[in-house]
Amino acid sequence: MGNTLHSAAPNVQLIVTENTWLEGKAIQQLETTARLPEMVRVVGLPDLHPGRGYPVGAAFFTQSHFYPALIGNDIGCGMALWRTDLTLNKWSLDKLEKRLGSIDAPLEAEDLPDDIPEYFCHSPGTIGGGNHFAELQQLDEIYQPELLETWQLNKQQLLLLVHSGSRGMGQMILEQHVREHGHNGLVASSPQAQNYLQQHQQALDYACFNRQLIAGRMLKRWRANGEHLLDVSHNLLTPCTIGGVDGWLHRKGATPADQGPVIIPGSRGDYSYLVQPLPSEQSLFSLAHGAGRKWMRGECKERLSGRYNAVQLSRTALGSRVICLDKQLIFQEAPEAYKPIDGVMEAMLQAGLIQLVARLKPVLTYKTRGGNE
Ligand SMILES: Nc1nc2c(ncn2[C@@H]2O[C@H](COP(=O)(O)O)[C@@H](O)[C@H]2O)c(=O)[nH]1
Ligand SMILES: [Mn+2]
Repeated sequence: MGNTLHSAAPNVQLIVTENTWLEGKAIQQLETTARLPEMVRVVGLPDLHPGRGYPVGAAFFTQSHFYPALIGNDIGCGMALWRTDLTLNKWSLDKLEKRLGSIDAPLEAEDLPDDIPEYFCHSPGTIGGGNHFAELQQLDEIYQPELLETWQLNKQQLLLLVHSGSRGMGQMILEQHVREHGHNGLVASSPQAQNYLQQHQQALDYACFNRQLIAGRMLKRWRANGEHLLDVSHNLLTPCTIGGVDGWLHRKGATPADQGPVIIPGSRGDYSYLVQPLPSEQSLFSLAHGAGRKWMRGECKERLSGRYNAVQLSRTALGSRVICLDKQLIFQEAPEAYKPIDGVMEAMLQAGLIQLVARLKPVLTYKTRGGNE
């Protein structure tokens, strides 16, 4: 692994190249977090960026204690991918957009299976705000055909990528934890820790189920079929052994490298990559979960409004289309607000953490039909 850097703190490593865009604030947050009691090792991935108190794009390994506040409020947020039988030969972007309509309103009880747990009830079938999205994508470059043959993928068929989390459920769990314990960690063997782990598992299950609801309702609108290919969460806590030590692996915007193929998205105007992880203890069995933000939400409109209006932002340089009637959000989520994905991939390739399988390009990105000045 030729490409990791130790930061000023001995237990902090960064997976970067000399070209990786890293904000000082993110490194500061990483080093502060590395000083928490019982923290053994911390890894900053190439999509590292500042978060609310703790950085995003990082993995943290602790012994005997764990920190729910580090996982944050969107427990179980992740990426799920479907092969569809939609093709651009038969479907124009206009038709795809029109048939989809709005999927902003939660599904009604009669649209949900009867036998689901009662906690599967937080705005079911909705994506949520911020950088959550659902996107049709198309295979653009193939590097390793074997996996694509197994999945029966070809360049004609569109893929559906859904990025969403546990909606209000994760927020509720985090708020309860902070009310009772502040940002302190929990002793892993304590009843309080067991209670958190149970709630955390419910949130992981709900987030995964909700991604299926989202894909299901979209495919239904297009009268299309979908084959589920993968579902990988990037905000989660797992028991893990690192260097012979049993402990707890916190992933905050970090994609597991030990669960098979994963997708690493760029932005609505950049490529996404399907990759085969090469699991490595050195990276705490984790990969970047995206490109990572470059600009703060609050600065995007000011930086971009002289160059583009909201209508122009609904088309991208890759020829794709964006459904986002929220005029603040469409600026906040502009491709320019994110790091270029190729630099992120390069850092992981140089570190020997991934093999590229395919490059995908966006076709139609759904954010919201809700208007907001
Ligand atoms: N293909 C797309 N990728 C996107 C879009 N919006 C954001 N992103 C990428 O996803 C990650 C998710 O970050 P998270 O911290 O919210 O989990 C982000 O870093 C971007 O790289 C999009 O519309 N399409
Ligand atoms: Mn996420």
